[in-house]
Amino acid sequence: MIKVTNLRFGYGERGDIFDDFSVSMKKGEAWTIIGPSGCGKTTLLFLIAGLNTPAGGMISVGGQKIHRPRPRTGLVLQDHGLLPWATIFDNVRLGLEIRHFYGPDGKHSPADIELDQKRDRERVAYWLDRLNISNLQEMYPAQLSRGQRQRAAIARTLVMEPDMLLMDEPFSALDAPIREELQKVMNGFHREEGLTSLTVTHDIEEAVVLGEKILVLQQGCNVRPLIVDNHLLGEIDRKSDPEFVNRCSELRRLIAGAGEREGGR
Ligand SMILES: Nc1ncnc2c1ncn2[C@@H]1O[C@H](COP(=O)(O)OP(=O)(O)OP(=O)(O)O)[C@@H](O)[C@H]1O
Repeated sequence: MIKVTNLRFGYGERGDIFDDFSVSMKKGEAWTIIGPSGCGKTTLLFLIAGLNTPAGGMISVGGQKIHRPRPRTGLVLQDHGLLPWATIFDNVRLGLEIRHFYGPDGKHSPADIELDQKRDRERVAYWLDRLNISNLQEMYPAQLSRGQRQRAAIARTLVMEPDMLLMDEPFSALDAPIREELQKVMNGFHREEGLTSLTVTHDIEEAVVLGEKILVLQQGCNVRPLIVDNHLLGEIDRKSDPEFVNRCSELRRLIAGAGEREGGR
């Protein structure tokens, strides 16, 4: 589904963050990315989203080379990005409205979608219900808690029926119980919808709960990907089991090691 091949990327004179870096993610897999601050997690996510352009190598999604954002990629960021003057219902419907504006041009919207206002309203209602915020649909973002706003942001992305979901620190601003609840919601979507997902997180436990594959990036220049296979995906209620605790310790060691290797290769 996602193929990063011999990627090279850096910001100006600060040196490359990725060089000859390759990684493949299969359709339906849930991945998380962790690593020391500034190692390039968001940069990689934005490259896959088509918001950054590789200096070398190639990124493809579903067999198509990425050189701009693709309409079937869903992106959830930390700061919600809701329109303050629009109700939650209208915020969640926003992307569908934009699709109506452009039509199925294959650029802003998938070329094969059918535009149907009635169906759109049903889909908005469906996702508001799935995220448990139907009762808030006539309210404005400022009237909601952070967790509720983040649910609205997730609903707004899922209503577009993405085939791939990219999330950058989606729950980091939330209190632990709400974060865990939303992690469960995301595990449910992964199980039921077979959604391919890639989540950047600082939170080691979250990386274990949301990723069946965990990509550990390093400070300096990333050349070879360090990937941890993780069968504890979704095991949010086993956080105190020795196996879960050991997996977190292993990841902490890898991140510390990754930090020490500053300078790359
Ligand atoms: N637009 C930009 N222009 C110049 N440098 C940038 C830009 N965006 C990021 N960087 C630099 O690139 C490096 C990687 O940044 P990135 O945001 O990808 O790291 P990160 O691993 O997501 O960090 P954090 O965990 O702190 O969010 C950092 O050194 C950062 O300062």
